[in-house]
Amino acid sequence: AAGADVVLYDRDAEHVAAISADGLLVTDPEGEKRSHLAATTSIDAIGPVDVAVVMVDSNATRVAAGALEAVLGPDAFVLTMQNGIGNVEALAEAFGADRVVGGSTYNSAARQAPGRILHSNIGETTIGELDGAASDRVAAIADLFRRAALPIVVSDNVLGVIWMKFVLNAAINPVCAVTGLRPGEVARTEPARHLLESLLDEILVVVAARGIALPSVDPRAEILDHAWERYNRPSMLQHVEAGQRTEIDALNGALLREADALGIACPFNQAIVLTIKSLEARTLARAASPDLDESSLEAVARANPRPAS
Ligand SMILES: NC(=O)C1=CN([C@@H]2O[C@H](COP(=O)(O)OP(=O)(O)OC[C@H]3O[C@@H](n4cnc5c(N)ncnc54)[C@H](OP(=O)(O)O)[C@@H]3O)[C@@H](O)[C@H]2O)C=CC1
Ligand SMILES: CC(C)(CO)C(=O)C(=O)O
Repeated sequence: AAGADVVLYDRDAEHVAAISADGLLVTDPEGEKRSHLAATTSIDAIGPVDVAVVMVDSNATRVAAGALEAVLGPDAFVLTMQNGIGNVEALAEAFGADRVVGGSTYNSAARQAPGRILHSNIGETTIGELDGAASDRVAAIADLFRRAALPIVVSDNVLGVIWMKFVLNAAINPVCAVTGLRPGEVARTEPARHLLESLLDEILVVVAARGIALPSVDPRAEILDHAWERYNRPSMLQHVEAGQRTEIDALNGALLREADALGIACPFNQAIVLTIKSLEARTLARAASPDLDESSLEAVARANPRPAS
């Protein structure tokens, strides 16, 4: 609808086959829309492109950057609207900072079936040059979004916008993931709210020490208001419930790396990272031995004494 040539790349062959056969069916609060777009599992079949929008899981950003190298045209750039910290940095390392445009989005979407996407919340998207300058290429992408009826803002502080969403995701998502509570329930459940506020306060100390200008006069209140008002299933809760790897390394894991460099202790964030990583390990352990045989495992354990720690 926006008049651009778009090619979708996904490594899921079933999803790509469904899109190629019947188009991509997107259901949003306004209804259903089927778009007939080119889709492929073979990145070599694409390109050269003017813009590559990177929206893989943040654990895969470096791998995706490696694959994209051959696809970018001479003046091409990459746009990321992924959650977390480290995606812009990984892409800038791969392509040079001048070939990266940053962004963040409050749209929510999930794949329902091959070729079918539920766009559950139409939220605002923000993009901008990393150095805050105005540019024709960012204006052109913003124009494309608007022509496709997606709300978008161009910011001169896109890194602050990315960090603001990072703070929100790092404070709320892991609490929902470990408790199974929705954000609004966390906000109204004293121990869970205490955990959320403790994570948030540590995060805000690191953000301030890092000198990040968050685009909010009161980020603490804004994030607590967000939790109070929302009953969605944050992505980390969805990932834990589906037995998938989470984005903890780009959220509270990234926070710990920043805190470490600044010499700031973040015990609540450290504990939540260990907890989420333990839940991820549980998924792998249960996949390896779905029928856990307690007595034979204990016999093997007794026969192999615990290594000295
Ligand atoms: N969904 C949402 O509502 C929102 C998501 N975001 C952010 O956008 C990003 C994507 O989110 P979402 O789509 O929900 O995440 P999903 O986990 O649903 O999808 C991630 C995609 O990345 C693919 N992928 C993973 N590893 C690789 C790889 N090595 N090479 C190629 N593709 C790979 C996955 O493929 P496979 O399935 O085969 O593993 C999958 O198609 C994340 O950073 C997320 O935080 C931001 C705002 C909202
Ligand atoms: C939907 C939203 C904004 C917050 O819950 C999100 O980014 C996520 O779930 O990771």
